[in-house]
Amino acid sequence: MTATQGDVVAAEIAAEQAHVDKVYAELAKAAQRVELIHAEGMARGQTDRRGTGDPREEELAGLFERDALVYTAGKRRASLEQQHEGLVFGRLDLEHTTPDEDGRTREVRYVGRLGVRDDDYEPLVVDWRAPAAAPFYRATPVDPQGVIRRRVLRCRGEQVVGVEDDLMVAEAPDDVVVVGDGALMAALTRSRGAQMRDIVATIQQHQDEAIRAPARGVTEITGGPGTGKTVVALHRAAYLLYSDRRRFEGGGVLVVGPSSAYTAYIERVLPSLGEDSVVLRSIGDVVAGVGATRLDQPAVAALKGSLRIRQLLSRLSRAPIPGAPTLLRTFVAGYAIRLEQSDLDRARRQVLRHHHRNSAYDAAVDALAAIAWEQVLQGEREEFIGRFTDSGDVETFMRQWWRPLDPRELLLWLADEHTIRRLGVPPREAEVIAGSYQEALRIGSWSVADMALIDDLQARLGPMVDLPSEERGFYEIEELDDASQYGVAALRAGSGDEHVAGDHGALGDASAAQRLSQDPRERLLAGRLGEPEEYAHVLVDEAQDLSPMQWRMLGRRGRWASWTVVGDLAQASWDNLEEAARAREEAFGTLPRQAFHMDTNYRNAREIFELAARMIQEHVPDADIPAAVRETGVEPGELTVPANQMVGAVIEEVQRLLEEVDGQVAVIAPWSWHEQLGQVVDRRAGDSRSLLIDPLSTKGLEYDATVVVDPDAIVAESPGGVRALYVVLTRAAHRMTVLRIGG
Ligand SMILES: Nc1ncnc2c1ncn2[C@@H]1O[C@H](COP(=O)(O)OP(=O)(O)OP(=O)(O)O)[C@@H](O)[C@H]1O
Repeated sequence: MTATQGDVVAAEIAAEQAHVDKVYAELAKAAQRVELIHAEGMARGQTDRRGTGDPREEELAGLFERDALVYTAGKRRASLEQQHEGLVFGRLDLEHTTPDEDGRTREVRYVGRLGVRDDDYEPLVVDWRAPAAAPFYRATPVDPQGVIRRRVLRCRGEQVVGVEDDLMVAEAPDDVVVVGDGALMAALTRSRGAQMRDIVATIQQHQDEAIRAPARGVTEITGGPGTGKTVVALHRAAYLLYSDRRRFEGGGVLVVGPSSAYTAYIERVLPSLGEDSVVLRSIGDVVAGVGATRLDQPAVAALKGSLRIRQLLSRLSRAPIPGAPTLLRTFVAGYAIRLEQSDLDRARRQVLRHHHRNSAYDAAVDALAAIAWEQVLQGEREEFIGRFTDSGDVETFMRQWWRPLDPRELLLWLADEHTIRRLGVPPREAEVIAGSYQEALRIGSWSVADMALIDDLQARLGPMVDLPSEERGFYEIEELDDASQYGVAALRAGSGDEHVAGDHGALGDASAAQRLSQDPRERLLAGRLGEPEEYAHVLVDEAQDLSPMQWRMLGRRGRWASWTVVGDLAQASWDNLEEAARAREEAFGTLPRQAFHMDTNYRNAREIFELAARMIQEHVPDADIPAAVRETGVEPGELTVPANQMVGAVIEEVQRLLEEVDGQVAVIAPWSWHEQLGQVVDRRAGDSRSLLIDPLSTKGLEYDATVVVDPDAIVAESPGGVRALYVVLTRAAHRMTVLRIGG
C-alpha cells in the first residue's frame, strides 16, 4: 500500500514534534534554573533587622545583589514565557561541500525566536538573528547558499500543526520530502488580529537585507502601502539589539509612530521577538512629562509645524512675564534705587544674549545690580553689588520677575492675541494661534503639534531650576522634596502640587494629575517636564507625516543616534514636504545613508489594492505602486446611497462582512459622520469585532475588512486630501466596501 499525502505530512510533523519536544524539555530545565536563581536572589535580601529601617551596610549590599539577580532572572523568565509560543519555527536542511570532522556533509539546523542549547552545549535551535540563521531568509533557488530545503513549522502552543517547505535545488534528494503550498501565502491568507504579529517565520529575502543592514547612519525604508515597512523596521530594531546589545540596550532604542492607536497596534511585535527594552512612543508622546492625542485643524497644525513658528518662539522665550512687576524700588547701602521698565528690559536682553533663561537667575541679579550701581557710583562697587545681591527686596522682586518658566506656561501666554501681536505676528496668524490656545484652555488638553513647540521652548529656556530656597520648615527634609523619584508622585499630584513627576517613567502620574484636576489650566500644566532623553537608535515610522518642527524635536533625541526611517510620500498628510525634508536633513546631519525599497504589497488582496492604486495614480502620477501578491477573487463593493440612508447601509455592510471574515471589520468614516455612526458602531476596538475609526487614526493599521464611508468628505476633511483617502483605501486585507453619497 502506498502512503497518501496525508500520511507523509503526518510523518513529517511527528518527526518535527520529536525535536520540538526536546527543545521544550531543555527550556523547562532553563526555567527551573531561573527559578533557583530567583529564590537564591530573594534569600540574599533577607535581613534579621526587618522593620528597624536601619539596614546594615552588608545587608544593603545583599539587597543590591538580590535586585540584580531577581531582575535578571525575571527578565529571562518573561522572555521565556513570551517566546514560548512558536519558539521553533524553521528548519534548514543543508548540504556542505566539505565534510565535517565526522565525515558528514548533511546538516539539519533549526531556527527559532531564541537560541537553545542542550547539556553538551550543542545548539538545538539557533536564534533567528544569528549569522547561522541568515540562509533561512537569504537562500533562493538561484543562490541556495547550501540549503536544500527550507521548512517553516507552524505550531500551536507546543504542538507542531503544520509544515510548509520550499525547495532550493532543482530536484530533492530521495530522503528529503517536500510538503505544503508555501508558508508565505498561508501567513498572508490568515485573519488579521487586533494587534500586529511578527513575521519572523516568513521574512522575505529583500526584507531580510533591510533588517540586517549595518547600524551606521541613516537607513531609509520606502515602499507603497502594505509592503511590510513597519514590520521590517521592527524586526530591524530587534536585530540591532541582538547584534550590538551593549550599544543599543545601554543607549536605548526609540520607536516613534503616528498615534497611540498605532503604538497599541504594534506593541506586541518586539516582545514576541524577545525584546522589551525598546521605547515605543506616538509622536504626541515624545516629550517627557506631557502628552497629547488631540489634532489641530489643518491650518493651525500647518502653522505650528512650520519652521517659521520658531521666530515667534524665540521672541516668546525672551518676552517679559505678563503681570510681572515693571518697577524695582528699594534702598541698598543707604541709597534709593529705582529701576524703571527700560532698565529691566535692558537687563533682560543682556542676560538672554548669553544664558538660558531658566539657569540665569544669578546672571539676572548681577545685571540689575550693575544697572543700579550706575545710579550710585559712590563708595566701593563690590560692596554695593554684594549688598544689592543679598537684599530681601531684590529677592522678593526676582521671585516674580525672573521665576523659573515652564515652556507650557509660555505657550498659554499666546491665548492673548495682544501678546502675540506684540511679538510681531501678523494679525490673521495671531488670531489663529490665539484661538488655538484659547481652545486648549477651554478643554484642558494640548494638541499633538504643541508638543514640538513645548520641546523647542524647553531647549531655549533650559530645564526648570528651582529658585534659591527660602528657609525650610523643621520637618521638611530635603529628600521629600523629590519624593517623586521614590514613586510617590501620584500622592503629590493628588495634593494639587503642580510639580509632579520628574521623568518619563512617571508620565502616568502626570496624567493621573491631569485627570484629577477639574481646572483645564491646571490640567495643561500638570506634572513636570523631563529633560529630553537621548537614544542610540531612533526608528521613525510614517516619517512622511512629520512636520519640520517634529523633525527638530526628534533630532534632539537622536543627536548621537543611528536612524531607521520608514515612509511613503504618497501617504503623506503634511503638505509642505520640501520644508519637512530640509528639517529632516538637518536632524541627520552628515550621517551616511543607505536605502531599501519594498515593492510587494503583502496586505491588500490584489482586487482591493487595484482600486486604491487607480485612485492615487490619477492624482499623484509618480506614486510608488507596489505589486499585490494575493488574490481573493472578490472585487471590493462600491455603492452609492442617499445621505439619509447611509447609517442603514453601514449597518448592513458591517453585518455582511462580519460573516465573511474572522477578524475585525473597521468602519472608516470622516469626523462629520462620527456622531451618527457612533450610535450604531463601537467607537473603540475593545473586544468587539467591529469598530468606528477616523481616517487619520488608521495610519499604519490594518483590518480584515473595511467599510469606507463618504470618500469625498474624507478628501475634503483631511490635510492630506487624496493621500489620506489612499491610506484609508489600503487598510483592508481581505474585503472592502466603499459607500459614496449620491442620488
Ligand atoms: N514576509 C512577510 N510574511 C508575512 N506577512 C508579512 C510579510 N511582510 C509583510 N507582511 C504583512 O503585511 C502587512 C503589511 O505590513 P506593514 O504594516 O509593515 O506594511 P507597511 O509598508 O508599513 O504599510 P503602510 O505603509 O500601508 O502602513 C502586515 O500584516 C504584515 O504582517
